[in-house]
Amino acid sequence: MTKGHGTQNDFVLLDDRDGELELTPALVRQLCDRRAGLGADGVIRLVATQRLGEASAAAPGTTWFMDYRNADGSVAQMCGNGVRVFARYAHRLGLWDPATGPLDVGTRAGVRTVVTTRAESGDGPWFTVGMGAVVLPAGAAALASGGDAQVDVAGLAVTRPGLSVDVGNPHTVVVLAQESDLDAVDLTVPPVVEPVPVDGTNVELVVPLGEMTSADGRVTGRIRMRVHERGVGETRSCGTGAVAAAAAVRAWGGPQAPDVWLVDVPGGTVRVTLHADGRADLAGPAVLVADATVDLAALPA
Ligand SMILES: N[C@@H](CCC[C@H](N)C(=O)O)C(=O)O
Repeated sequence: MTKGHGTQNDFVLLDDRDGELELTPALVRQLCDRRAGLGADGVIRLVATQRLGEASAAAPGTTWFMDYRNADGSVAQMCGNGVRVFARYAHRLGLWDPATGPLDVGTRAGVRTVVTTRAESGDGPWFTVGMGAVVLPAGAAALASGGDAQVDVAGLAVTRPGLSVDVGNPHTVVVLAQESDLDAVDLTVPPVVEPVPVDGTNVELVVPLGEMTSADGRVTGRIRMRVHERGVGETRSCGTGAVAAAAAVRAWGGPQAPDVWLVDVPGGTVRVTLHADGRADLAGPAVLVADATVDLAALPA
């Protein structure tokens, strides 16, 4: 296995290019166990798309597929930080050369295209992922009232409105007025979302920090975010969550709001670009920190 992370959203990466590994929910939980296993927010299995069964239909034309599992063993459609780390891993394995062009990664949410890009900070090479369509609830009513859901978050005195955002996987974004509110939140307790999303949801808590204008006149927004991930708990970053948060804050901001957003998370900063056609790009670092061999017999029961 290889251990990697994207803004400290960390993963166990497995090279199963021939599709021989039986990655059961129990094995995922054992690998992700931070005390008796390796420790991670999720497992990323690199597998040849043609070796997959029905999942390969979501990723036509791709050679490699990111099979993503949450730490609790559940399957997730997409992981924005994970795709960047997957690309760096594919490079390390000699399966992708960025000099020859983009990498098309198969995921359960469709094809995600990765290129290397300008870094915003000094945390190694950055990658941009084409994240596909970002889907907000139809109609202005949900936006005017702050959202289409109610979210009860431990540490906050009152229930807050939340906005459902689909980035290939489900998110509910809650905006808070002040950073002290964000600091007060207790995400060891899962937020309660009403109506209850049938497939669960990731919950992002965000505070808009303002906008800045660069010398060439480009405006960039900045937000701070904490996240409670479906199937994991609080993590130090979530790429699809950052995209959902930027899309929600821009929708609340109206037509004058910027298209480019820096999203500060506990594990670093990622950059989200929202396009006029409803698609988004996510840029950020991807780091590989260790290669190891796992003694399966020694993993927790
Ligand atoms: N951390 C990931 C998202 C991983 C999946 C998520 N927990 C879900 O169940 O949808 C990201 O960077 O996007």
